[in-house]
Amino acid sequence: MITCEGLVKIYKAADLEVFALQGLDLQIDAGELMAIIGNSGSGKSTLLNMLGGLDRPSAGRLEIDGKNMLKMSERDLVRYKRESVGFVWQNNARNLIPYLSALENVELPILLKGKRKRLRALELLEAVGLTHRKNNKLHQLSGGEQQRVAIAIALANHPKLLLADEPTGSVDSRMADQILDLFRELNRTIGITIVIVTHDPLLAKKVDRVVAIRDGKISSEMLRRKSYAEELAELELGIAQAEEDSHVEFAVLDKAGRLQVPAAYLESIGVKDSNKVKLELADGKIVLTSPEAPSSPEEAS
Ligand SMILES: Nc1ncnc2c1ncn2[C@@H]1O[C@H](COP(=O)(O)OP(=O)(O)OP(=O)(O)O)[C@@H](O)[C@H]1O
Repeated sequence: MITCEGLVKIYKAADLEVFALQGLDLQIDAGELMAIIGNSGSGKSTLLNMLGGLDRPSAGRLEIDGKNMLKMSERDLVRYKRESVGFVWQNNARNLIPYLSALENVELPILLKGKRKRLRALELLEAVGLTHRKNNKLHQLSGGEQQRVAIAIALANHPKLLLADEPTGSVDSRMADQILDLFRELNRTIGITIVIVTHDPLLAKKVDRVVAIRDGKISSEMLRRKSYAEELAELELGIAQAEEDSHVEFAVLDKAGRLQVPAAYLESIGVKDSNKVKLELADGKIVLTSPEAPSSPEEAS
């Protein structure tokens, strides 16, 4: 569904150039529900903006649903934003109208007319579990309920891709769980591809794939050992699993064979201020050690 290859985004501010994405490679399959995590300034929002067609990459390859996003005309880009992608932001309530009801807010962006518009809005409110609150004015809804209205709106025009930037950033952890459950439900029932950008490691633990981004590049990837659904089923049966065992972490290897090793791993083998590590093949494994470390057992003795 989405292919990013060597994706670069450079922001030019006055005489300064900021490399927000520095040759990012990422593949997202249709129907995936995945999260992108990373520190502030790592390039998460920049990537989401590229995926949403809100901004264009400076270089590299970005293909979404068979469309080349670098070459797309302005007209096609507008159509893409309107028809193929839905957005959920952290403070969605800002974009909703407080004195309109939940139903009226959802009706606003729907491209249909009359009765069909009303029916579609009711269908969307049902999909996000808000039928019972449809006639409440927006300001009478909780933060989590307002976020559900926003999700309904994001789905209004049947997008294939839903992009969520810190969707649980301003709600408490119980609401955050409910919103994530809703994403999972929508992903399962309508098969929509969902990409969530978050700081929240707990939220990231609840999806099957988490990609970590550092300095505008993918640094590592965590894949769930079992699907979240399988894990929930096991929890219900009382076969609880240790949290830290839920994902396997992979370092990302690029086409040139370059690998980013987490700083904590390097520090643990005594590599801190050096730009070299010793690389050896031993028993079918690639072993990284500090440059000062002895190379082999013989040398060590
Ligand atoms: N419009 C812009 N003009 C100039 N620089 C920008 C612009 N947008 C982002 N940047 C810079 O690009 C880098 C990546 O920013 P980005 O917002 O993508 O990070 P982020 O990971 O989403 O951070 P946060 O979690 O704080 O939102 C940062 O150094 C940021 O200052």
